[in-house]
Amino acid sequence: MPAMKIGKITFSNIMPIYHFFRTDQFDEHQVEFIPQVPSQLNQGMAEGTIDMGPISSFEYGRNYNEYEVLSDLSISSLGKVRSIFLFSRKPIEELKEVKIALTDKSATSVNLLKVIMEKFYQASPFYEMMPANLERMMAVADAALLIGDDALLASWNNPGYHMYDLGELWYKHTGMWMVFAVWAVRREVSQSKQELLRSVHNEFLRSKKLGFAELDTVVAQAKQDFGATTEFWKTYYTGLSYDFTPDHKRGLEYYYACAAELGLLSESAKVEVWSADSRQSAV
Ligand SMILES: C=C(O[C@@H]1C=C(C(=O)O)C=C[C@H]1O)C(=O)O
Repeated sequence: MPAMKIGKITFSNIMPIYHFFRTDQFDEHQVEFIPQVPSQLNQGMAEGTIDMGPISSFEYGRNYNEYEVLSDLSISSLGKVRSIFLFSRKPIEELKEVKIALTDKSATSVNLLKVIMEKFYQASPFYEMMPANLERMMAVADAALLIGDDALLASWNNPGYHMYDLGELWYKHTGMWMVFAVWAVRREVSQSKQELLRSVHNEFLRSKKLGFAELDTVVAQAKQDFGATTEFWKTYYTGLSYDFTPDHKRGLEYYYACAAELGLLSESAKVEVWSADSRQSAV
């Protein structure tokens, strides 16, 4: 049987979930990680070159008939996310008929920014998707959106732009969770490789539990790979949520409703959760 191809986000945000994942628990060639940025993972899932793993929650919403969500996994925040920032020359209230450069690595955050600008600031800026490079983006736009490690690095070296955390803005205006990524599986895979999927899902949950029980190990690794302080990584990882509770689902479905209202999604998406115990269960 060909390996289950599992996506892996190439940002430090997923380290607590992957650090203790034991690929050697599986028979040879049963599982394979595909490390890519979110927009490429989204594309791989849609094309069938990736079977399961984290994708942008927006992409799940766009294609929810094809996918199920794995229980108890996400990348979310209730308030500050600390790695998704709009950098701007002007205060956000003054960003009306301006151009905003968007990272080409995201799907959730670029659409979240559109929701925030339209619904909360009554603004309709022009958007241009570009490679994630703050200097080049700001050379052609008044504001720029970055996610993941690009946003972390730019926030540490910010040359003086206003910085807006999109998780914080969403929370300020809705009081809800923002779910940026979900672990999705293509339906044909959840049907044809049920047992393997159950084992992979359980391994993710075990790895997540250990990732937080032994957060110091994960933090030391992040510090070694990316720099910054122990304190920063602790705050970052404990400020993110990797769970998927009914409250997360409510926030996500409200985000889908907003996206549909603005025509960013053709319809508001329903979230169907696959779980190892009960196949499909309500959260
Ligand atoms: C917290 C983050 O969440 C993410 C944001 C995503 C998006 O905008 O599409 C997708 C996956 C996650 O990496 C981040 O990238 O910083």
